[in-house]
Amino acid sequence: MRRFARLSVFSINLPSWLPAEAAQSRRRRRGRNTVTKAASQPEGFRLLPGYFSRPAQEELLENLRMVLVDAPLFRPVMPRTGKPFSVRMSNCGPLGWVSDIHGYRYQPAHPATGNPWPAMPDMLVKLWQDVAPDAPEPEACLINFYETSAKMGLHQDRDEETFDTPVVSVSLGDTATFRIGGTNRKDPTTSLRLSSGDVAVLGGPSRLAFHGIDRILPGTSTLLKNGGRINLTLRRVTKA
Ligand SMILES: O=C(O)CCC(=O)C(=O)O
Ligand SMILES: [Fe+2]
Repeated sequence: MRRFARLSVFSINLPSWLPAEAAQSRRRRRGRNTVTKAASQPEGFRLLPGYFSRPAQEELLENLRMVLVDAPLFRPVMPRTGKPFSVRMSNCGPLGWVSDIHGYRYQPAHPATGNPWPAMPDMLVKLWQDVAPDAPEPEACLINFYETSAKMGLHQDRDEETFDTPVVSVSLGDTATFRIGGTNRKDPTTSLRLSSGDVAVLGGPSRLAFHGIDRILPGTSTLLKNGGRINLTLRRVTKA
């Protein structure tokens, strides 16, 4: 009995004697994702856990508060249907991503105020230079704010003119369950957690991988006073 109990604990790590297919159907029956990260993350995807220390996260947040004074969060709507997003957004840098009834696009001004987007904080430019040293400078930083009920459906980032440079993503606040698959919507996906201070890089083949946010885990960070999550995505938009 004791032996059996032990075995069932270790079996989560897919024992080598279990054929791969049997292991997969066990995983399905268990209803949880026990695929190891290394085995199933797409090529070119990098997770840098805890890239920003807590003091650095606080400094970045302070920078973002100033950005949001000039460029307040707005709630975009889906093209055609006009259905509101569950996240609110803003941008900094020369270009900002927007979505409205006419479509998705990058533009140099805030859709409500008409003002140019505020400059990208130096900390973000430095991050880009650190993780994408060969890339031309970033042009857009999309700021997504997730209340705890917000999510983001599976999508590709493909509104840019170039996919040669990575998308660099920063998570702040509550942990999120991030799903990432391949370049076809139907490719298998894997799920991982993005915590406050983590940086994820979608480069190489993973630049066009489908990805999304399934869920925010409330109460997992004390960074944002009222909870929720901020995600920043830095991108090159035009060809250098
Ligand atoms: O919130 C995230 O981690 C992902 C955001 C995202 O995929 C996007 O803004 O395109
Ligand atoms: Fe995305």
